[in-house]
Amino acid sequence: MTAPALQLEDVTKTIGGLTILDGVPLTVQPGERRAIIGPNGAGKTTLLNVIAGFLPPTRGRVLVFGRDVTRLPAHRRVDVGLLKTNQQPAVLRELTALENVLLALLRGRHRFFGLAGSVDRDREARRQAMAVLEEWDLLDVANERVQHLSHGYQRRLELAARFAMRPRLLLLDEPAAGLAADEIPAFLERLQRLPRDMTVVLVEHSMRVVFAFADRITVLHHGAVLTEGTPDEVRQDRYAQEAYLSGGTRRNDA
Ligand SMILES: Nc1ncnc2c1ncn2[C@@H]1O[C@H](COP(=O)(O)OP(=O)(O)OP(=O)(O)O)[C@@H](O)[C@H]1O
Repeated sequence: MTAPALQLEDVTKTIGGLTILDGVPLTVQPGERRAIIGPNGAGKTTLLNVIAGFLPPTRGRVLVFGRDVTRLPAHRRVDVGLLKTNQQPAVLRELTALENVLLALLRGRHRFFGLAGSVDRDREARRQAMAVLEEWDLLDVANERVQHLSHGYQRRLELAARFAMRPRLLLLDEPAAGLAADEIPAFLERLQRLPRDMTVVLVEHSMRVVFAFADRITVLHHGAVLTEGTPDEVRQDRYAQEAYLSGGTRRNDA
């Protein structure tokens, strides 16, 4: 049997006596698109940071493709194919869009190293970087410095660069935050085009993105799993409705 892409067992995080995550279980199958939703302060970002290795859990285990990574630091989790995007796009602002993607390619699981000469290697890296930029509709800004790009472009470039690293498990922390309403459909369409051999875990307040993108949804409330199911099941779940979907908490349905 294939191991789940991500498995959390009893993940608990306390900070200064406060329980922020309270025994969270989670199983995400390979290729699945899973959304994690919940009110402000539910613990979603903390959970992603524990999965990515930026925060150690107080208790519990994190397994990625069957491997226990609980004690691995974030940079070592990249080696098992795990990558996370940030709420603020993590791009190098002084570099161009092309240079950002080139760097990502060189850090990712690519095969330039077998190529004979460095000229061939550089040419191949550049060819692949341009292909990634084209795929993400970024060719027109390939040689622009990132600091001159709009937030929407920076967001797309961050995803393109992460994509170029060919993660097997991609964690997206509020990718639609800061996008204008008219940018969301194209952005959603790009997310939907991510290859199915890439498992995606998404934290997002835009219910439009969540319900269109996710195969399954986990609702987090006060650091614990309130409910989990398909988009239809969660939409009809009374507890999810009360805690989040029709409550007075912040949502972004743009
Ligand atoms: N380092 C910390 N020290 C103390 N409390 C923290 C720390 N980090 C997070 N918290 C608290 O833990 C709770 C969960 O925070 P978290 O950012 O994970 O929630 P969230 O669900 O991502 O919220 P949002 O939707 O607003 O981003 C909040 O009450 C927050 O104030």
